[in-house]
Amino acid sequence: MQQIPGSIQECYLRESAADRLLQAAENLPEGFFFHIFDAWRPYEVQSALYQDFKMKLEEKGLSGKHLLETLNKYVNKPSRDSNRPSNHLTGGAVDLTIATDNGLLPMGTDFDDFSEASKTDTYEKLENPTKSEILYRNNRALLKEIMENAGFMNYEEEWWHFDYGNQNWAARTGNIAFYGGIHSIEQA
Ligand SMILES: C[C@@H](N)C(=O)N[C@H](C)C(=O)O
Ligand SMILES: [Zn+2]
Repeated sequence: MQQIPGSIQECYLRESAADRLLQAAENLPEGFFFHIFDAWRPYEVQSALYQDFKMKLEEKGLSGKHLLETLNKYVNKPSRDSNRPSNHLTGGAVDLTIATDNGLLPMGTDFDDFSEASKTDTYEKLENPTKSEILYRNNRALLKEIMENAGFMNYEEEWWHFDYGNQNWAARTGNIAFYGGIHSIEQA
């Protein structure tokens, strides 16, 4: 993320989301820990990610409705609107995986692989999964279970993305969102 203008090296979350993440980490099996890819994002970074993916889709020949659907599925539209701030602008979204001393657990795709294979339940639906596919399925299920038990909700299109307290979380849990957008760390 360092090459993106406005990006920061530290990962920030709202205090109550961070507390829940700590609780989730404590429930990981012995020898497992979280590897965090991304958490709070400034608007400029969300915009840069959005524009970058849009360009990649255009290069692939996508346009119109199909382009917009694909774009908005994998990168939330940059928004400072207090009624609908982008997920990561709220400090209530985190992108993460599980690791051991040997590295990241295999999940079947890389982080930010914007394809169908990143759908969390991809490996649940296979009739005759291979050994590797069973491993991916179990690793994704472990991440989802640990995070959801701590109060987060997974975004079904991305096995690595979890929300708490924001609009995405509210839409999936039937609760009311209580985190708005944070525009700068100084403001938080
Ligand atoms: C860009 C990707 N890591 C991500 O976080 N996607 C979701 C949908 C988002 O931008 O909120
Ligand atoms: Zn995310």
